[in-house]
Amino acid sequence: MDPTKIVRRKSIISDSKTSHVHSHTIKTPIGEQPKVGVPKYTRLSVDGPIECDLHGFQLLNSPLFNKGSAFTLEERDAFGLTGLLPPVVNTLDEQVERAYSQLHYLKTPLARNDFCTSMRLQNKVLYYELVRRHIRELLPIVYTPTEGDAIAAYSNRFRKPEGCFLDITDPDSIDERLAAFGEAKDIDYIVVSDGEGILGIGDQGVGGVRITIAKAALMTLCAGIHPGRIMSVVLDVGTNNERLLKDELYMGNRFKRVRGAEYDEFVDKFIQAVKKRFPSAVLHFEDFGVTTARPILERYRNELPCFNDDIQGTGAVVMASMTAALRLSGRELLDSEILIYGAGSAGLGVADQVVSHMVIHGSSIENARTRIHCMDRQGLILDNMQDSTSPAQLSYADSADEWEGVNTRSLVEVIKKIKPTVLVGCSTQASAFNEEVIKEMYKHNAKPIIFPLSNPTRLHECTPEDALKWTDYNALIATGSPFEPVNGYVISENNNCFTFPGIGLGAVLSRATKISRSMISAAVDELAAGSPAIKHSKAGLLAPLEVIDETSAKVATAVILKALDQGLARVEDEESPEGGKVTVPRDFEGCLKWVKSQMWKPIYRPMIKVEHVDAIHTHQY
Ligand SMILES: NC(=O)c1ccc[n+]([C@@H]2O[C@H](COP(=O)([O-])OP(=O)(O)OC[C@H]3O[C@@H](n4cnc5c(N)ncnc54)[C@H](O)[C@@H]3O)[C@@H](O)[C@H]2O)c1
Ligand SMILES: O=C(O)C[C@H](O)C(=O)O
Ligand SMILES: [Mn+2]
Repeated sequence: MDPTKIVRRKSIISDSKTSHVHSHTIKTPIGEQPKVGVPKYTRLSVDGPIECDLHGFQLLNSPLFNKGSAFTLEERDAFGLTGLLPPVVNTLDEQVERAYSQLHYLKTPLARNDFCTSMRLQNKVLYYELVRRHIRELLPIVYTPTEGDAIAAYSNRFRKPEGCFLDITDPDSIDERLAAFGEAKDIDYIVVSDGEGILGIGDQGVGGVRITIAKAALMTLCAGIHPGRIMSVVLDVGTNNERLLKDELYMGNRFKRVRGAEYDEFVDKFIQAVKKRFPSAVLHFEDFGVTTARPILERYRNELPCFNDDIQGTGAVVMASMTAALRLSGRELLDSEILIYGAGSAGLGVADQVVSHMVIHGSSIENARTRIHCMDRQGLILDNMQDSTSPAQLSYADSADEWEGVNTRSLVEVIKKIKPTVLVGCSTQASAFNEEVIKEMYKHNAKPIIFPLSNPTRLHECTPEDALKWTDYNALIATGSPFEPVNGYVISENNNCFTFPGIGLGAVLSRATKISRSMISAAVDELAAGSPAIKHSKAGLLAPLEVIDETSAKVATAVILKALDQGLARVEDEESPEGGKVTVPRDFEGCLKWVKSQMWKPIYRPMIKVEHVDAIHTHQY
């Protein structure tokens, strides 16, 4: 960059004594702020230079702005960094290479996870570029499955806080705690958990904050949500995890989970505070417990743009893989029988999504429901189990009369009678799909569709290798965690990371008033349409991780077009950052191009020193 430019701009700003003067045009994407009035994050524009009033150590310690050894000589001069850095100026490529080789000195996945966490807290651009370039290798480090171990060890490995901590003993402070992250137009996306149902490892108390951080990081990595406009929140309502309650280092509230009215009021206060403080933010619920996830979603789904990732994100990715697998096996969705093993948040989310999809494709709700069969701890869910099952489970109950004399606790016996086309595992029961089970599926299907989804890896109901071996390599498999290919068959990860980023981005960019079932179905169809297995049977049911940003952009486009179609989008009521109203192209390709132009990318942008930017300096800086 031409150093004189910096000086000139600097003098313009300091002469005017205001932060609102721009001597250049910064193109701000929709996720960021208009120039005047709410200047907050304008300096983080995607295309233009960043205005920054930080200096010296303050700047080096601000992960959103820090470039480390990549600060140019002119920037070092302007920002008081010259004596704080060795003389060589590195490129981002060189930094990524160095970081990647440092990572490889570390031998365990958890040590690598720690390294990546530090990197995220030091330099966001470098972190996201490092993970993006090595996504297949590093996603399992920063996300499922390693993140599960990091969560379980949260209080022991803790170094630096990330996220927002809301405490049930102090409900009146919710707004004050959220305020540290900004005001109305500062936040696009919030991930929240109460830590009760983390992956398949259950109650992790305050450590659940890390799943919200991991999911938020994926929103940036896979969907280009600006890393400074996203928030991770944990609701600390206690924990029932005895190990944590006894652990001297445990950092959360050391009492049993608060339940009932007090819990509901706390959640409600949080929701109302979000609606007031961040009215355009999309809220993502993650890893709530099996008894709270669904009621919370039902209570708020029409009140603000929100979705539950375990229910809807999982339902959507499974439905998309199922669509692709059915096509490969020559079966029709409406003629299929689906057996869901483990009818908790994820299992019932899958069931709901299948019903919703069947209805969209011409079935009645009643007929669709009879095609779905659920098993849980008590065996097959039957209509005489009112006392032991939830209303949501009961809506998929089979008739007890028809099952008289059959051992409905035995998965094999249930498969014998139903002859399901698809078997989905969300039970957290490792090895539940044993050889007998898989072979029984194979008896009834030339290409059985088998999705063991329980995370982390060790809890999968079967391994892809076994399922393929036991079916002479005919099973169509997708898993919950990453697996290596088996005999040339790519194993798709049926993880909700293929859906929540695109659904979330679509809801953010359309400024959706709510996230409707049709918006989620549009995401499913788009994801299924991109299945590589349709062209090559060994290629995997979902598009590969390497193109996940492209996949998310397409999913977001489908979601936006549906939101506009249903009158649920507010984006065209808004002022565009360049002035005038925003107009979203209605054709898919045009809209996709617009979506991509809004996505944040991990590149270094030139930085301009200004005296003062009227923006809050949250921890995120
Ligand atoms: N791949 C993905 O994207 C994805 C998404 C969400 C959840 N998951 C995984 O799915 C699993 C379940 O998650 P969840 O959020 O639904 O949890 P959950 O606790 O809501 O559901 C688990 C269900 O399994 C049932 N179960 C327990 N033991 C059983 C048994 N022996 N037989 C049958 N059912 C049994 C439980 O009663 C419960 O209803 C976890 O391992 C989670 O990591 C994967
Ligand atoms: O976090 C994941 O990897 C997927 C899912 O949300 C889960 O809870 O297992
Ligand atoms: Mn989850």
